[in-house]
Amino acid sequence: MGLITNSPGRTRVKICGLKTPGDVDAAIASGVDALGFVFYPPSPRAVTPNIAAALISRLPAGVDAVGLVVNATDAEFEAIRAAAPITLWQFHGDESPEECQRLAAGQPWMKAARVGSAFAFDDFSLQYRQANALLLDALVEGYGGGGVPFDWSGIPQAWISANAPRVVLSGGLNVHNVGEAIARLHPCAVDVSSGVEISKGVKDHALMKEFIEAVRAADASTLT
Ligand SMILES: O=C(O)c1ccccc1NCC(=O)[C@H](O)[C@H](O)COP(=O)(O)O
Repeated sequence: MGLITNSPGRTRVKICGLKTPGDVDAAIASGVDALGFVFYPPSPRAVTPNIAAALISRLPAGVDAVGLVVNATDAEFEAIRAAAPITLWQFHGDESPEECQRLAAGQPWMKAARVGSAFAFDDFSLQYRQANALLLDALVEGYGGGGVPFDWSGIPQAWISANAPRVVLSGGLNVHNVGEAIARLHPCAVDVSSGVEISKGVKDHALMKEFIEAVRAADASTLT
């Protein structure tokens, strides 16, 4: 189905930071819509382009391979693109709209917002209006993957009533809070890393399954 397909009533799920074939296979078996591969070397979840290519070869059609970069150079970005069949780019650093558009070169892309207090949501949306989606994440050290939520109450009501077709909610989600997030915010997709892990980069297969079950349960209760 892919991550950005807007289909009201079915919240898409991205699981990020996978490093092993076993974790990839378990996520696919749980019904994930997208898998994120971190190309940011300081992260304990980082993979090389060649490792990512091998992992992506296990994905069935319809599951997005999300390439996550943080202020990558042109050479770094092109090395990823040459090796790994990424279907959706996630710019998680300080990239300008122009840089994102140029690097994506016609492929779909998301811009991550690192939401601190008084974040200017509408300014961000206008600035990155060419993005296929806006991934709302918490403001944490190390750019992302922090395992902590941001204050959802700052998200403009207009984003929510429009069923937020471009909003991917991220940051500290887990089996205990994702249902509330969907009921309150109706994002087109949710994104999780820490909340389904044993340790950074090591996924808990049962937690991945439970997380997706919690999303499906939330979708079912919002339809009734
Ligand atoms: O996951 C990382 O290690 C990471 C490092 C640097 C930039 C971004 C990173 N992850 C981005 C993601 O899309 C995560 O899924 C997102 O930040 C949510 O993470 P978590 O709060 O752990 O669920």
